[in-house]
Amino acid sequence: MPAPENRFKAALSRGETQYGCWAGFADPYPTEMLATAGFDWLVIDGEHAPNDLRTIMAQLQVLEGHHSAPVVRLPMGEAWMIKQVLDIGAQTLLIPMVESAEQAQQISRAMCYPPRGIRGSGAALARASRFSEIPDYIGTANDQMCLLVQVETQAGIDALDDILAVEGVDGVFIGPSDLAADMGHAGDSNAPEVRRVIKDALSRIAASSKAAGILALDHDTAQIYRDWGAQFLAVGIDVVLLAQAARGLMARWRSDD
Ligand SMILES: O=C(O)C(=O)C[C@H](O)[C@@H](O)CO
Repeated sequence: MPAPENRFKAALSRGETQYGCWAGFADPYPTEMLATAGFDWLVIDGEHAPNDLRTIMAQLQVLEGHHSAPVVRLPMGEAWMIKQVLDIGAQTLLIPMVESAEQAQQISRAMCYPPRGIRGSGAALARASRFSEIPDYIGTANDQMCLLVQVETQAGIDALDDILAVEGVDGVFIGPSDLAADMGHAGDSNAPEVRRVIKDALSRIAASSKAAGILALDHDTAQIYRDWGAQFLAVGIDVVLLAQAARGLMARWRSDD
């Protein structure tokens, strides 16, 4: 028996648009609820949400059997962090702040067993191999790994063509907030200069053999990003959805007082 098929990676390679949502509560209960909405992918965010290895694992567990594919975002692309989340069963990783082809290569190598990479061979006791129930796990896991790198600084944009040439990179996600901040427009990813860079980056990625990704919290911007080439498109953040709905509800009742 081989490693489980990574359906998200397969959908990207078929060119299918994948709609996603951020799961930022760092808890399996709301993440399981989000999956019932039918999103194609959900980001289990270890960069800006208070997740640890066990909360990430619990969310991977509740997503099993759902259509929504888990995408685990790590705080950074360190080999030891990558090894740990792959061993608990993550297959798709989103890695922030990638600024060079060398960095992308190192991350890709950390996700693969030798000779392709440097991933440590401890799967016998790991959830990823279903605790050794998958005898061919080590021989087949590399092909199911999906690496999405985040390009979100001017340095990353400058290195984009080199990053796109790296084998093992499946997709490049443009981080609009960080990119805007790095370009001197903190908090304003709609600044014309930032939009120009995002448009150019998304179309260059879409024209390559890799998938282009991005996040937009309003419908119009998400549609524009999709027109510019975004294939894996995050269209919401669960924490923001709840906060907006709760505040709107209360404001409505206050205004009726
Ligand atoms: O720069 C960005 O935009 C991102 O990387 C996505 C954010 O981190 C996301 O958490 C929402 O702010």
